[in-house]
Parts: sequence; structure tokens; C-alpha cells
Amino acid sequence: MRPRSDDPSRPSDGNPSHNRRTPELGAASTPGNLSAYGWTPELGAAFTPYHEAGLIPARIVRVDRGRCDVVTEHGPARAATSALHPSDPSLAPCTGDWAALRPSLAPTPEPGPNPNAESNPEPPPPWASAQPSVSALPPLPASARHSPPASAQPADPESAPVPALELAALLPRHSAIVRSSASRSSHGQVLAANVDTVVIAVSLAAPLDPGRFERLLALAWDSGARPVAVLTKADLAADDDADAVRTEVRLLAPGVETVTTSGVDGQGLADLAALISGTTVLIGPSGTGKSTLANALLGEDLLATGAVRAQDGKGRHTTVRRELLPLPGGGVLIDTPGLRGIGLHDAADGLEQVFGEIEELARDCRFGDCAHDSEPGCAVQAAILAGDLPRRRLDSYRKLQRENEWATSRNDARRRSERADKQKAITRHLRATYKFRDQRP
Ligand SMILES: Nc1nc2c(ncn2[C@@H]2O[C@H](COP(=O)(O)OP(=O)(O)OP(=O)(O)O)[C@@H](O)[C@H]2O)c(=O)[nH]1
Ligand SMILES: [Zn+2]
Repeated sequence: MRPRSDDPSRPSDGNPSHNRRTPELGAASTPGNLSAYGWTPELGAAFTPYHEAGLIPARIVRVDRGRCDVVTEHGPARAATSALHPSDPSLAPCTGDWAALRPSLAPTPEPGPNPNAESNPEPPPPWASAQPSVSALPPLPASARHSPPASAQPADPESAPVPALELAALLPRHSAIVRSSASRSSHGQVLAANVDTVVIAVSLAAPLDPGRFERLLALAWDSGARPVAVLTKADLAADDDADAVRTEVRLLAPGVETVTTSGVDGQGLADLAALISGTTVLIGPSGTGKSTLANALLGEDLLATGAVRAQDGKGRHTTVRRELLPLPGGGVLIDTPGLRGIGLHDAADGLEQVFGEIEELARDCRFGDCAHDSEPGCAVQAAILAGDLPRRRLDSYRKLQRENEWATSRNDARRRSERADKQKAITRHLRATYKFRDQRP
């Protein structure tokens, strides 16, 4: 089992053994430190130009206003995100992103009381002399080194000192979990980047909601990651009921690996650990046991489960910390609050994959644009009549398509209006320029 010393988000709890973290960090700060967070030779190759420019690679652990927690070869650090301001929020830095860091151009204020710092002064970085393998990289400025928050409460970003590092660029993502945005804006919001495995939790203690499962499956496929279905709370289900749900899930998700688990008797947890690889996220309805699974995979109670969850001012339960945590068997787990209760966004490809049998039938419809209603020669309706396709599947497909089209069209409308705004701004600028020129003597 890997030592957990490089875990940037482990809360300090006053336990003196945890306060010995800094020297341990040094020991773990070989390039292997970053490979525990998913660094690969391919990323190394993609990073070459940044490396040549003197930038250092990092993975984003958590983002808050203007700052983010990252992990680098040298250990955890804090970096400003202000140098990156993409007009499309879906390109904003997010948990799981790989980034290139450079020393911040912003003046570093006097080191004041840092709410993130531990009470004991930090010794000089042990990697500076002990790790020749990393000395080729610029060492982190002292003020950028970062200790995990002293409590689960996130530090007030306004009062924290300006980090001495900033994100200079994000590496291209190979996958992303995107949520359709809240009503104020119509951009998709990326909840996790560079995800390899999406674990969809389905509770055996409640009746299966096929539509909800199909929606999550579409989202998983659409992210570019590999879905895995986990049937949780096996201890609460009669064997026959569990078998029925398993059969239905396999029908809904052909080719998707399925495991049955219980957080109470531990069944299936090792199988799940063996099934996931790379960067993993857990999605599923509230109360299905995601935190319980996460804790089992992590081997520690790092994430709050239902019983001890904090409540925010609105009386809602919230998972307090946004995290990216290395797993004992390799790989990392991302658990962000937004991943809970996720919707659908631009997931057309994922939907076609989930409803592959309908797409296949539709190829035999007489009309290319058949809506599968009452068109003559509709192969989909024929399959329903013949009992080969449950009507519910077609209804669910349509419902999710409508939802997806709505999210997509909102996004398109937004892009159009942004283009128009930009054009107006240019016109205004030109007008002002002409006016200035015309007024000159
Ligand atoms: N009997 C039984 N209870 C479980 C199991 N897994 C989780 N629970 C309980 O179910 C409740 C919800 O579990 P969580 O792990 O917090 O569920 P969650 O999916 O993380 O919930 P949200 O954070 O609301 O999304 C808790 O009371 C757990 O103790 C299980 O396998 N068996
Ligand atoms: Zn048809």
C-alpha cells in the first residue's frame, strides 16, 4: 500500500504524526509522486514544450475563486488561476486538469497569517538537496508550498496570500464530465477532467429507475471515460431482487462491467477496486452509497458519509471538500460536490451509445428522418409491436434527447449572443477610433 503522505487534502487534525508530513513529502517528491496522480509518459511528451519554457507540471486537486490546490512533483502547492480566463467556462481549470505552472508575476505580499499554514514553521524543502532527479526543475517558491487546510472549512480565498505560482496553461483533456449549467448561464460546467473510469452507483435497496440509470450512463459514455455499474447495498436486498436488478442493468448497459457491493459486509469491494483504473469518479443518486464506496476504495474515512455530513446555511447536506485523492492500489479518485445530482449536457453521442439498439432499428425505417411515431415503415414501432423493444426505452430515449437538445440549444443561443456582443464591442471601438481621428485638428 502506498504511503498516504502525499495526500494534499488530508485534513490536519492535531495528530503529531500528521504534522510530520513535510519530511515525508520530501521522500515522496520524486517524479513518482506525480505518477501516483496519474502522470504518464504521454503527458510527459505533451508537456515537453512547457518544460523547455521552465514551467512545471501539476495536477489540479481543487479549484476555488481565483486559486487552486495542485500537486506537483515537489508536493502540494497553491496556485493562482487568474492568468487563465477563457471566455468559455468549460475551458476553465477544474479538478483533474493537468496544468503548467510558472512563478506568479503578481507581487508576493509579506507572509501574513496564512489560514492554510500549520502552526509550526516549515523546515527547508527536503527535496532541494535530497532529490537530484527533480533539481532540473525550478524549485517551488517557499510561499507556494501549501499545507492542507487545518479544518474541513475551506479558507477564505480573499484573505489568503497571493500564491507565488500561477497556472500558465492547461494540457488538453482526454475526457471531461460536463454538467448542464444552472439557469443563470447556459455554458456547460466541467466537474472533473481527465477521467478514465465513471462508476455509476445503483442502490439495490430501492427500485431501479431505468431512466435515471440511462441518463447517468449516457453522461458517462459522453465524457469519454469507461463506465462501470455498481449495485450497492447488497446486504439490504433479497437475492432474487438483486438478481432481477442485475439482469435489468446488464440489459440497459450491454458491455458495461457490473459489480455488486455492500459497505456492511464488504462484498464486491475488492472486485470494484480491481475493475477501476486511472482516474475514477463516482456518480449516482443521493444516498446510494458513493461516499461509502469511496472510503472503502481509499481505505480510510477520508470522505464524510451521510451520517456525519455537514449542513450548509441553506439546510442542505453538502460534501465539504472538493478532492482528488490517490488510491492505495494506484490511480486516483475524484469526488467533487457537483458530481452529485448531475444532469445531461451535449451528451448526444453518449445517448446514441446507450440506446444503440434503437439507433440500429432506425436504420431500417423507411424514412431517413423517421420520428418513430406513426410513419409508415417504421422499424422502431414494428419492434415495439413485436415485443422486441420495450416502449419505455423509446420514451426514455426521447425524453433524454429532448433534455439534451434543450441544453445544447441554450448553449448555442448563448454562443450566438456572445458573438453578437463581441461584434458590438468592436463596432463601438471602431466608432470611437473614427470619432477621435475626425476630431483631431
Ligand atoms: N446497509 C447498507 N447501508 C449502506 C451501504 N452503503 C451506504 N450505506 C448507508 O447509506 C447512507 C448513504 O450512504 P452515503 O455513502 O453517504 O451515500 P452517498 O451516495 O455518498 O450520498 P450523497 O452524498 O447524498 O450523494 C449512509 O447512511 C450509509 O451508511 C451498504 O452497502 N449497506
Ligand atoms: Zn422509425
